[in-house]
Amino acid sequence: MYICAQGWTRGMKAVSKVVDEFFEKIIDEHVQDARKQQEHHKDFIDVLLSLMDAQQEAAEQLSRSNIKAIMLDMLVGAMDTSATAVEWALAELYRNPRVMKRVQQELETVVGLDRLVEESDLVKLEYLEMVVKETMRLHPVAPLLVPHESMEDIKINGYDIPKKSRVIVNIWAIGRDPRVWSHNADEFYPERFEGVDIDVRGHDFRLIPFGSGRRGCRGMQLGLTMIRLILAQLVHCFEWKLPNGMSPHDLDMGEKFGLSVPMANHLIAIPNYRLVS
Ligand code: HEM
Repeated sequence: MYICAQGWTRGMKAVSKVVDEFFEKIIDEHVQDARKQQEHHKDFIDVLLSLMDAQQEAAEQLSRSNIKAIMLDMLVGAMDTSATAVEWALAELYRNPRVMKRVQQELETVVGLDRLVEESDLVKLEYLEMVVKETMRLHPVAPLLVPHESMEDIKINGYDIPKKSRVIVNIWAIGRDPRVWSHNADEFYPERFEGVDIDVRGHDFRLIPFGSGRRGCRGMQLGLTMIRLILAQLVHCFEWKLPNGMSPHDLDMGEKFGLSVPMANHLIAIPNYRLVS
C-alpha cells in the first residue's frame, strides 16, 4: 500500500473536484442557453458542444470529459503566461526610461490622450510590438518550451538524435546568444527589430516564445493580443513610479525557475493617472 505522507494525493483530489465542478457549471450554462435558443455569440464551448452532438453516432466521440480536459488545457496555458510577460515588459520599461518614453510618444501620436487604447489600434503601434518581441527574447515565459519527442532518427549539427528522444529546446539561451543577436544580446534594445523580418509566430527559429509547428501554442494570437493591449493601456493611462524613491537600477530582475519563469520578486509600482479626463 502507498501512503502519501504529505497528503498531496488528497490535496490534488480536492483541487480536481473544485475545478471539475467549475467546468461542469460552465458547460451546463452553455447547454441551457443553447436549449433556450437564446441569441448569443457562439464561443469556444458552444463549438465543442455542437461537435459532441454532431458526433453522437461516430466511433470516436468527443465526450464531456474531453471538453473539460480541453478547457483545463486552455486555462492552464492562458493564466500565468500573459501576466508574466506583461510584468517582465513593465520591469524592462522601468529600467529603460528612454524606451518607456518612446512607447508613450507612439501612444500619444496614434491614440492621443483623450481616449483609451483599443484592440483596433494595436496594428499601428509598431514600436510597442518591438518592445513585446524584445521582452519575449530576453524573458521567454516558457524558457525550455515543453518537452518534445523526436519521431524519427535525425542528425542535427553533427549530433545523432535517435527516434523517441526527449528533446528540450533552450529558447532562453538562444535569446541571449551573441552569435544570434550580436554583442548587445544582453541589452534590452527593441530597435534591433526595426526593419528586420523576425516574428514570434514560429517561422523564425531565432525567436520562438510560443514554440513552433503543430505542437506550438494554441493560444498565441489571444496571448499576443492580451499582452499588447494590457501593456499599452497600462503605459498609456498611467505614469508609473517605483516605491520609496527606489531607483530603476535597484529593481530585482531575478527569475523564479519553473515550467514558466516569472519574476522572483513581483514588481511593485505606483500609478499616476495621465489621460486628459
Ligand atoms: C504570453 C502568452 C503565451 C505564451 C508565451 C505561451 C507559450 C507556449 C509555449 C512555449 C507552448 C509550448 C510550445 C512548444 O513546446 O512547442 C505553449 C503551448 C500551449 N499553449 Fe500557450 N502560451 C501563451 C498563451 C496561451 C493562451 C492564451 C492559451 C489558451 C487560450 C494557450 C494555450 C496553449 C496550449 C493549449 C498549448 C499546448 C499545445 C499542444 O501541446 O499542442 N497559451 N504555449
